Amino acid sequence: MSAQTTDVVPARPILALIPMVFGRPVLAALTLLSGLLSHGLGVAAAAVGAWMVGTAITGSGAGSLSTTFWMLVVLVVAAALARWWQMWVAHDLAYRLLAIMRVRLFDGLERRAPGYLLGRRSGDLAGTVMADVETTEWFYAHTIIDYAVAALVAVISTAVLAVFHPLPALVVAVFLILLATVPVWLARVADEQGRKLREELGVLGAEVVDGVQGMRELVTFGRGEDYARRLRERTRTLQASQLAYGRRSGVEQAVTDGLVAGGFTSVLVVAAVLVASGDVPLPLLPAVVILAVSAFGPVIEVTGTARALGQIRAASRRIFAVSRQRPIVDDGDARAPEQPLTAHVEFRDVRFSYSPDAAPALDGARFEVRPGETVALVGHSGAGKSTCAHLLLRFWDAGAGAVTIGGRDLRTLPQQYIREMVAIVPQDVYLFNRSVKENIRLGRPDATDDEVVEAARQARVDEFADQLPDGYDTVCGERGAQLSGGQRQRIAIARALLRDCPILILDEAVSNLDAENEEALQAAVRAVRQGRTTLLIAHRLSTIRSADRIVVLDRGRVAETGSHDELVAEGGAYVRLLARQVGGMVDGSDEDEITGRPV
Ligand SMILES: Nc1ncnc2c1ncn2[C@@H]1O[C@H](COP(=O)(O)OP(=O)(O)OP(=O)(O)O)[C@@H](O)[C@H]1O
Repeated sequence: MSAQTTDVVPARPILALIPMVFGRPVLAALTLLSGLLSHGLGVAAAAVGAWMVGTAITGSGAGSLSTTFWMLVVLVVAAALARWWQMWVAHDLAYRLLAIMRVRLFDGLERRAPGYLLGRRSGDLAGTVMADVETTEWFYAHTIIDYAVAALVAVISTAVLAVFHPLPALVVAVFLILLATVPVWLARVADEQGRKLREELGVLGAEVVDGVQGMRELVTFGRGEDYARRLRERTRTLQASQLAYGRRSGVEQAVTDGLVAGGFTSVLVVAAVLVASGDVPLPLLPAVVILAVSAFGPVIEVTGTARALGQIRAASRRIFAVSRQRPIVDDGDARAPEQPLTAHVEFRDVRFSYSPDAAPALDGARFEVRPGETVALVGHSGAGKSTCAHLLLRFWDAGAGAVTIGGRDLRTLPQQYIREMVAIVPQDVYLFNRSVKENIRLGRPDATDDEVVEAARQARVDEFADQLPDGYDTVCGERGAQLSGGQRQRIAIARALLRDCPILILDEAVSNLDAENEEALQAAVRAVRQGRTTLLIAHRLSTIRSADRIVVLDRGRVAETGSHDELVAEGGAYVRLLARQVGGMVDGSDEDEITGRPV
């Protein structure tokens, strides 16, 4: 099986956003109620105002004007309060849904990592989790329920208008329908522009993150100006997309304004003609006008947010492209074993490629690591060593053959179970911008301080932690920037010690360390290997020689297996590898030890 994945974006991504609202039924109902109240009270206030004007025109009922005035005051205040309440609950609903969406997205990313993440840019993904999700706030706070309110208020106002006379009601209905269709006319263009705009934003975000992370390299090689030029170009492209979006949005606004003005004028003309012909009594004219305004009001409001639909659609498409991505590895009906498995690892004729059109990274690899044994995996760059580690962690599944632990095919074991069996000390250790102690505790969050300190002592972290400004509470800096490579690896070893898994993958750092760091790291490695089945991706001769057995990988296959002395005696792939690759990493004294001849 390859690592290819498929995007599963719904055909109508905006509609797919709706079900989340049903997860908060009370808040959704309150938003709807507050919207109806706010618009209803507004219409009532306007109707009472219209009645007052009508009464003033005819001069009838002057005695009741003061009561009506106070009624109007109460209605206006109540409408304002209802509006405030509507904004509150609508945003409460929206921000709760946004928070849920972000957590789900992050959970999804975690389940799909690292296979899925390798193919995506972190800045772009961060853009989806933050900015794209934020864009849906328009939808949840200002669109979905507002649409329902606008439709209800428009229908009710038009129906009441029809009671006075059907003609103005018909005019209002025609213009309302035309108004509601404006976003539809330009939907395709809006969609395409929205997609481009969100993508450009994602790319720019990714470029910025890339540049910030690689700032040291940019400065070292004097490429800062190149990077700035690249950003300027990207910004210009984004600006062009924003302008195009703004222009189309402006056209929508102009058409909407035109239709609203046309609608009002037409209603006024029709009402005036009806009053002149005596079909509608003069005192009812203000009420007719007010009802027409009431029907248009909420619709005008939603056409404002409808102009953002292009971006909302594009943002939701990007969100679903992440959240509905099928996991590269699926637990399916995998079950944890009833009895603990022995820590015996086997690669049984494993074939694997990262994508269907890529050459196999493993091409029938066959070897084992017996319980408690340390096997060093060596080979040229690209031979498939890290791929073995990825498959043993079940980041990907073998295409053919099988990787087994205690005789069980990993595909039949839940990923969570495998994570409890296998720990890794990677070459490029990632440290979070938290304290040394917290970074070690990542291995087992419920570990006590004493356990953390004991793991740190065994991994020789104490030797440098004591000299840090705040000891174990010193913050490591982003990616552990304030520590050396060897120190970071020792923290990773402490994590693994704390995790206490029976199987360990140790990916040795390639970089050279000073003698003191090297000695401390080797001591930490010895501590963590103790009693564990260890697969050692080794680069240093001293480490390779410390293994019980050595497996030489060559283009995804096992070329040789044996102890250092056996393989040296054979004089095959291992010796050639040492001569060409490892020899460069060991000091002169080691070179002679290998074969007794110069390498
Ligand atoms: N995520 C990936 N996507 C696609 N191809 C990959 C990926 N990771 C590795 N490969 C390819 O798979 C092959 C084996 O790579 P792998 O990283 O396992 O080699 P390696 O022996 O660990 O090399 P090195 O010592 O340089 O780390 C290489 O051809 C590599 O280009």
